[in-house]
Amino acid sequence: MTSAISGPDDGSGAASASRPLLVLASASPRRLSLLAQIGLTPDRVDAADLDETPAPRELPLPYARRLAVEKAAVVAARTDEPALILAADTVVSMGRRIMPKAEDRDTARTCLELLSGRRHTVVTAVALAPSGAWSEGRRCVRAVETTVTFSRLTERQIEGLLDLGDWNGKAGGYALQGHAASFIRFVSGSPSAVIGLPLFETAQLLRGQKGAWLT
Ligand SMILES: Cc1cn([C@H]2C[C@H](O)[C@@H](COP(=O)(O)OP(=O)(O)OP(=O)(O)O)O2)c(=O)[nH]c1=O
Repeated sequence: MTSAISGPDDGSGAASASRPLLVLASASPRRLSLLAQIGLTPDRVDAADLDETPAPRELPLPYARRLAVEKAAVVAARTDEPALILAADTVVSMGRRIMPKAEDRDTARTCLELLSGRRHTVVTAVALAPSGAWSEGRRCVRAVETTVTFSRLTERQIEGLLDLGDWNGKAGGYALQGHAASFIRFVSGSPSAVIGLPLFETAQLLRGQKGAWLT
């Protein structure tokens, strides 16, 4: 794959002197399509697959930052070519309480019951890390906080959302880009960050790199 805006010069997928590879360290199809929205297709996708257990008493924002930085670092360490690694992490929280990523229906139900009729916070951190072979790249990270308010959900509405299934693999057990949108009264911050990647901040970080992926 090559970048839709400006990929490696010879079209072979190999890094050129002026354009290191852009590697997305994520298994999330949302992150891939969010990058496509701003005209970027990574040269490679290489998911980091870390243990994402929060440390004891870890707060949502530092937790998201730590995971994004670790995901980028793990993939940077195993990339031999000149490359810039992009990773992100999305955390849904209420106060200090970090909500799980819903991998089963019961977890998603517990999340939706908690979120019903309340305001919560979504933090997404995005991190960039150069591979060892690209000395001009710079490590950086940004965390973006967004407030989301759900209307009050009846038991029937919660079961209806659960039947639709798009909570699977989502932090907090819902997808703003999916069926839950009909119950979301208010979003203050970055909608793209809620879905997995804050596009404005990601673009700013990429523009700050020597690779010139974005103008
Ligand atoms: C709140 C919310 C989360 N999500 C998704 C974004 C992330 O993919 C996921 C949070 O889990 P993450 O651990 O951030 O990401 P991931 O496990 O999907 O992928 P990887 O770690 O390989 O990068 O929840 C939505 O798609 N919509 C939403 O409204």
